[in-house]
Amino acid sequence: MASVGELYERDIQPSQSESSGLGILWTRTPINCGISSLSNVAYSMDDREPEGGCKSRAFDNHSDGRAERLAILRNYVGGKSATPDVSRIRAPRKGGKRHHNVASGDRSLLMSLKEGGDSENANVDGMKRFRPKLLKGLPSYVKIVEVGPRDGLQNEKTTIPTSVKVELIRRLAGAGLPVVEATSFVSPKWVPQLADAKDVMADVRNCKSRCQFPVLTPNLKGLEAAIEAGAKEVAFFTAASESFVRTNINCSLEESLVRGRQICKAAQGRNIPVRGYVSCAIACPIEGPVPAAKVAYVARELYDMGCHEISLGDTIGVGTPGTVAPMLEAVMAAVPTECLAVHFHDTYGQALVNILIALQMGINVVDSSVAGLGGCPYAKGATGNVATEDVVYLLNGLRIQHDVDLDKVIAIGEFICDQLGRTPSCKTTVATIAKLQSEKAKL
Ligand SMILES: CC(C)(COP(=O)([O-])OP(=O)([O-])OC[C@H]1O[C@@H](n2cnc3c(N)ncnc32)[C@H](O)[C@@H]1OP(=O)([O-])[O-])[C@@H](O)C(=O)NCCC(=O)NCCSC(=O)C[C@@](C)(O)CC(=O)[O-]
Repeated sequence: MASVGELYERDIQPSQSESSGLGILWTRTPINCGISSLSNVAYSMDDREPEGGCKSRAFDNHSDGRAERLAILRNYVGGKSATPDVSRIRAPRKGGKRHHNVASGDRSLLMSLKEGGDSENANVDGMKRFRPKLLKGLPSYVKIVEVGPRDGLQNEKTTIPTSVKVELIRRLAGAGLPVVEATSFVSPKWVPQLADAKDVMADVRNCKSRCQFPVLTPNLKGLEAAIEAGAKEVAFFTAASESFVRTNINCSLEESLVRGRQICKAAQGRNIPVRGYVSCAIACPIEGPVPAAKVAYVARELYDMGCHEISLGDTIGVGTPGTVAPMLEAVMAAVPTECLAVHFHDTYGQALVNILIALQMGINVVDSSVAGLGGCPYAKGATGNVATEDVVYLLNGLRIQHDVDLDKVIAIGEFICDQLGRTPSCKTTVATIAKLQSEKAKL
C-alpha cells in the first residue's frame, strides 16, 4: 500500500467520463491514509467549490488529466482525511453544459464511499447497485467447461507427452474447474496429437476430484473405446455447415446426426450423459456465414436425441455481438436456454464481448481453454479458444460465482506454455505478471 506522497502519475487512471458532473478518481495502488485505505476518491466538477480545492475544469484541455487528478488526490487526501466527504459533493447544476443529472449509479457509489470509506467494499456495493440497471439478467453462477486438454492441444504439431497432458488435467481440476474435457476418441489418423486418449484416461479416471472429465467422440466406435477407457461422460460433435461436417468427420450433416442418435441411445443405456457441439454456429471456413435458423435446427436435433447440453461453437472466431445475439435468439427459440453453452474462439478478439452477450441472454455455461490454446485442425485460420484466465477475470469483475481459482489457472497457463515452449500471451496473465514485477521492483 502506498502513501499519497509515493504516488506518481502512472498510478492514476486516465480520464473517465465526467458527463454527470461527478468524477471518481482511481489509483492503481491502494493509498494508505492513516485510518483506512482508498483506491478511489470522489471529486466534483462543480467550480463553485471543487473537491480537494483543485479546479477540476482544468482537465478539459489536457490529454488524459492524470497530473491534475494526482494533484486533486494529493490535496484531497493529503494525510488529512481518510474518507471523502461526499456531503460536499453537490448535485451538478441542471441545464449546465456538462452537468447533466447525476446517474443513480454514481450516487450509489458516492454514498457507498460516504457510508464505508473503504473503497474496495464501497465499489462492491456500488457494483451491486449498478447491476440491476446496466447488467440486467446476468446469471449468478457460470459453469466453465475447460476444453484446453482436448481442443487446446489437438492442433499442436509436436507430440505432447501423455504425462504432461495428465498433469495439465489434474492441475485444472485442482483449480476448481467443474468440467475438464480430457481428450478425444477420434481416429488417430485424423488427430494424431490425441492418439494417446486411452492412456490419458487410464490416469484421469482415478483422479479423486469432483471435476467431470468428458471426452469427445464422433461415432459409436469412439463411444465404445471411451467407455472402455473409463469415461463417464462424452461429447458428440457436428456442425451447422454441410461442408465443415464433411471436412471434419467425413460424412454429411444428416449422417452425422444419425451417428449422434446412435451415440445417445447407446450412452443412455449406460447412464452416460452426452454433450453436443454445433460447430460453425456463426460462420464456416468453407461456406462463409451460416444462417441462424440452420444452427437452431441442428441444436434442436441434438436436444431431441438426448444431449443434455449443447455447446454452440464459433469455430473460426468471427462472431461479434451483431451476429452472436441473433444466432442465440434463434437457438433459444428452439432449445431451452438452460441446456445451452457457448464456445468462442478469439480470432478477432471478440470472444469476451460475445460471452457477455450470452450471459446477458441467460446462458450460464461457457467453454474456454487455459492460456487460450486451441483451434480445430480442420478450421484453417482459426486461432485459439477464449482463455480461461480471461473468462475468470471477467466473471470476477461481474461478481459472478464460478468456483475457479484465478491464480491457479494463471499458473497452469504458464506451466503448459512452458511445456509448449511459448510465452503466455493471454491478457490476464500478461497483466498479472507485469503487475507482480512492478510490485517487486517497488520493494
Ligand atoms: C469421424 C472419423 C473417424 C471418420 O473418418 P473416416 O476415415 O471416414 O472413418 P472410417 O469409418 O472410414 O474409419 C477410418 C479409420 O479410422 C478408424 N476409426 C473410425 N472411428 C474411430 C474412432 N472413433 N476412434 C479411433 N479410430 C476410429 C477406423 O477403425 C479406421 O481405421 P483403419 O481401419 O483405417 O485402421 C474421422 O473423420 C475423425 O476422427 N474425425 C475427427 C476430427 C476431429 O477430431 N476434429 C476436431 C474436433 S471438432 C472441434 O474441434 C470443434 C469443437 C468441438 O471444438 C467445437 C468448435 O470449436 O466449433
